[in-house]
Amino acid sequence: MRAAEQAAFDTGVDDYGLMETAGAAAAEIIWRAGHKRDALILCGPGNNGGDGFVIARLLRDRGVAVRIAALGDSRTVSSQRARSAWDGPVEDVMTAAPAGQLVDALFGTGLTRGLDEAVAARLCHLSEAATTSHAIDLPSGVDSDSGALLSAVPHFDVCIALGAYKPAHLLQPAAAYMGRLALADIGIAMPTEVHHLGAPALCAPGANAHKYTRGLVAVVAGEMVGATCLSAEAAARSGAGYVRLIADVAVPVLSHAIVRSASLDLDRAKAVLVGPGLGRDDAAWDRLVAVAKAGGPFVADADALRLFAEKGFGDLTRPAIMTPHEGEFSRLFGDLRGSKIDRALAAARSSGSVVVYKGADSVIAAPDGRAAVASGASPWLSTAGTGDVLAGLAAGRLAVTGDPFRAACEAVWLHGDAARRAGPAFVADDLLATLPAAIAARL
Ligand SMILES: NC(=O)C1=CN([C@@H]2O[C@H](COP(=O)(O)OP(=O)(O)OC[C@H]3O[C@@H](n4cnc5c(N)ncnc54)[C@H](OP(=O)(O)O)[C@@H]3O)[C@@H](O)[C@H]2O)[C@@H](O)CC1
Ligand SMILES: [K+]
Repeated sequence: MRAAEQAAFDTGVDDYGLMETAGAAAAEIIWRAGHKRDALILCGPGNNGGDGFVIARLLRDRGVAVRIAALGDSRTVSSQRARSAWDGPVEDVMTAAPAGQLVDALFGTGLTRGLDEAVAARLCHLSEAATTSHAIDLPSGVDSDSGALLSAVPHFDVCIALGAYKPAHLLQPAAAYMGRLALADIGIAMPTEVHHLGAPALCAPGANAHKYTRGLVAVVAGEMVGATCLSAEAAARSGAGYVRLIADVAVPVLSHAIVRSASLDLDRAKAVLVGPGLGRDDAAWDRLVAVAKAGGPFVADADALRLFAEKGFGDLTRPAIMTPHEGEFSRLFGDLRGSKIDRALAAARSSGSVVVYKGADSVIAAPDGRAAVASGASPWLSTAGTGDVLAGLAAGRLAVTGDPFRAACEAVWLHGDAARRAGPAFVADDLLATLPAAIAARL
């Protein structure tokens, strides 16, 4: 964001002009949500506070009863200019009475440490006392680059991101404190390869499609056939044309359309899934090595990740996609530095695989530096078996598209949408029933 801002200044945009643009965009969003409901705007010492003064002036011009409470003096040239354009009274944050709308313009991207305890408590009190609360750019107290909370932060109804989403808008724990995100366009182009995961555009099979052109997925079973079944069933509902289950024992409860093979038959497979239910003994490692040595694109999840963490990748073909949760990620890649986005990108670069770093904020990272962040996943996904469904979907979409990053993004989106459709308290098996509707919605 700082680089983009500088690029705009280099083309002649002036600091204060940008603040007026940002303030106007934010005021418009607040106006649409609250109309003439009275507002208290909290203004900090930097440019975030300057935005607050602009917002206050513009809302007052529209007839809103606006009060401003500041935290000390304005310290930047632009914020001083915005403050001098406000001819109303300025109250003290610590003593100002609440209003129907609370607008937090205390700190944005310039926050360097947590708020003083008394100021944070005051912010929480004023926010709770308001009917609606808006954070300008970021809730004051969250670290923009990592999403960490540096001091107590209230829950905001809306966070108005200026110009672009920052990591904190999408990463936990900060993202949980923003009920809704609104992106205010301030005319700055963001040169970034990191995006908020958007809904994919999927294609229906062509008129001449057959099961092999639509993609054959081989799913390798192991000790715990239940997990493998969930993956295979998800792959069968992912849009792929054919699912072959590699299992040397009879497997119960399975769609008749899924064909079982007792040997490791990867013939015509466009993607292989290995890991869910694989086991961790020598036989499991042998199966994993055989898949990697076959050289085709494969998705590694669960036990396959555990085995790779224990034994290393050696000179084996790396998975096209890996889907670790937090524990699996740190076992595989150790303690990496930076935000979850930074860590996922470092892992993708070092492994040469697309990494789906799962969680309430899943990050999908490619070795070439692209990344997508999926936030707002259903908290009901935190139940056994949902990872197996995701892995099956990832393998299925890999067989359909042949593109690991695209496949991983599509899989995470469809998984999240299937969960939304399943509602609360579902079991992983229920996602299988909602997947076709999730796919239909993206055709
Ligand atoms: N980028 C863009 O394109 C645009 C950006 N715009 C806006 O600018 C915002 C960034 O502005 P900014 O850089 O002035 O930082 P900001 O968050 O206001 O605070 C910095 C001040 O706070 C202080 N301080 C820090 N932590 C503190 C603490 N815990 N407790 C107490 N004090 C603390 C720190 O001083 P320090 O004490 O650290 O020396 C400094 O004085 C951005 O979020 C957006 O709203 C728009 O106007 C236009 C387009
Ligand atoms: K703020």
